[in-house]
Amino acid sequence: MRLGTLTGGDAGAVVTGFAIDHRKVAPGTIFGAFQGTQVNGEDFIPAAVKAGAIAVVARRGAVVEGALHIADDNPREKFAQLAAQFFAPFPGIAVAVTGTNGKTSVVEMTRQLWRMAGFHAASIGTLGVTTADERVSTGLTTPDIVTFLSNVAGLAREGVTHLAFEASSHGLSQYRTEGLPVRAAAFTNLSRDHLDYHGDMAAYFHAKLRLFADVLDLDGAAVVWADDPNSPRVEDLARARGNRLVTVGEHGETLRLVGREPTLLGQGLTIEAEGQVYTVNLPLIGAYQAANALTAAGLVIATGGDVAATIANLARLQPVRGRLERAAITQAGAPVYVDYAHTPDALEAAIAALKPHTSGRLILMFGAGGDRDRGKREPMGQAAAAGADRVIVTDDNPRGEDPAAIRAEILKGAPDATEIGDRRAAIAAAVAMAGSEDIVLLAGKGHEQGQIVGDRVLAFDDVAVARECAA
Ligand SMILES: CC(=O)N[C@H]1[C@@H](OP(=O)(O)OP(=O)(O)OC[C@H]2O[C@@H](n3ccc(=O)[nH]c3=O)[C@H](O)[C@@H]2O)O[C@H](CO)[C@@H](O)[C@@H]1O[C@H](C)C(=O)N[C@@H](C)C(=O)N[C@H](CCC(=O)O)C(=O)O
Ligand SMILES: Nc1ncnc2c1ncn2[C@@H]1O[C@H](COP(=O)(O)OP(=O)(O)OP(=O)(O)O)[C@@H](O)[C@H]1O
Ligand SMILES: N[C@H](CCC[C@H](N)C(=O)O)C(=O)O
Ligand SMILES: [Mg+2]
Repeated sequence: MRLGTLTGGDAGAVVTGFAIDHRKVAPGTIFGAFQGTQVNGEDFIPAAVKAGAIAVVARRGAVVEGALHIADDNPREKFAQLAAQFFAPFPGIAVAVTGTNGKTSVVEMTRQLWRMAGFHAASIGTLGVTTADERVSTGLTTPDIVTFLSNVAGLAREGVTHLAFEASSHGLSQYRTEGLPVRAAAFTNLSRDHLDYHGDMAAYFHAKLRLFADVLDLDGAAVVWADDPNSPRVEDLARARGNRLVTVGEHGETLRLVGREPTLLGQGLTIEAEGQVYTVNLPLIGAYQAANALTAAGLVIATGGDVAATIANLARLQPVRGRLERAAITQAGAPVYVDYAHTPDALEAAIAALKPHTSGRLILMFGAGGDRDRGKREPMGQAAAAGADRVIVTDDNPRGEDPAAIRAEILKGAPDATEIGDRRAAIAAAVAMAGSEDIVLLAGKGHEQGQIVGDRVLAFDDVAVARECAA
């Protein structure tokens, strides 16, 4: 592709790639110079040009010498649009999911439902890039725009026609997942998280709403979990913009959840759709997993899926890695569940999911990540103290913070909890404490394979440690 094709000018230089990190610039690259949270990417423009950048997308005020300056008030957005032209074609149907909790689960379930319908489907999110054949981790929920678009294009080359991806609030506010047509966008819920980055709830919600205000195709569908107090805002936005609206949940109109009966290993759902009543046995426990399954079904239906077949396929959903995953049974006979709850609302949801399944005590072990929203720690403690019968506060990923200080902030909300910093010792204690009627819930790290301490990642897997402790 020639530079002029992208910029509308007559520049004939051949574009060889895109980069947002000057260390990845090669001759022929278009470099995106963005002002970040850590450093100002504009400082690296001279180095990028030296390395062979032929054009630089940057603010009007930035100084670019020796390469074409593609100036824009919103360089991240401009860069995404140009890079998308370079990387296209993409899978014919792409859908995006935002919300505080449930994104990973919804994209994974959407992928599974599409596959059951016979499509070559993939998902991108916290679990990495997942297809029917493999899963490759990317490290972030929403990788940087270059990685994202090149992955999406790679999937299309492999024959993937249907893609579901997570649009995190960080990703949305940094235009990390832009450029490709989005046929449907889903909203799961909004509760406290990431206020270290966004400042307040209004700014956090605003970042998420970008998916519906800017990213979703004008003739695409908005799929909304209708039972969240914030859902009407999303619905109003979709109506005002003329998007098709697909609502799911007890207050939903497209898929109305009229009954939910927990069973031993799952739940029976009664769903009203298009004037018909359907019943299906979802093989996953917890109201939150039913919500995510219905949202996924909404996305599939919004992109042309058959209503009856999609609802019937819910009976064949496989568990999502690290989300209420049953890791082990203790010697006393207590099941040990691993879940990725790392917000107050998610802890509440995970506790509520397990409560109907225990006749004894719910023993909860969790911590909170360092260098992340500090204000959620005390409410996480409160949610734990209110819902669980025994609470152990331990370390999650301390990152650059003092782990004892993180625990102390959680303990303000759960003063009666036991404090065991070492996560392995805490898991061992929870397992040892459980009697035959009890349930153990290990929350916060889900599928994660490492514990981030300082700038080191130490191998750690809650599921594996639970199995060792229960053996
Ligand atoms: C706070 C945050 O979101 N940071 C992300 C963001 O960084 P930034 O734009 O602030 O970048 P910066 O480090 O200040 O650098 C500015 C610019 O200079 C460039 N640069 C920098 C150094 C250099 O030597 N040369 C150079 O060119 C950088 O590539 C960047 O474009 O863009 C980077 C590249 O895309 C990301 O790697 C980085 O993620 C950091 C590592 C991170 O921890 N992010 C977490 C908080 C995150 O994004 N999490 C969400 C999860 C949310 C959820 O699921 O709940 C996610 O989507 O994964
Ligand atoms: N619909 C929901 N309502 C409330 N809590 C939920 C919901 N879905 C998931 N959770 C809780 O949030 C945890 C994380 O779920 P999931 O990974 O699907 O969300 P996510 O939005 O992708 O999270 P992240 O922001 O870390 O990527 C689950 O383990 C569960 O505890
Ligand atoms: N996507 C979330 C994951 C948090 C998981 C938890 N284990 C932690 O480290 O806080 C984040 O980056 O905030
Ligand atoms: Mg996720």
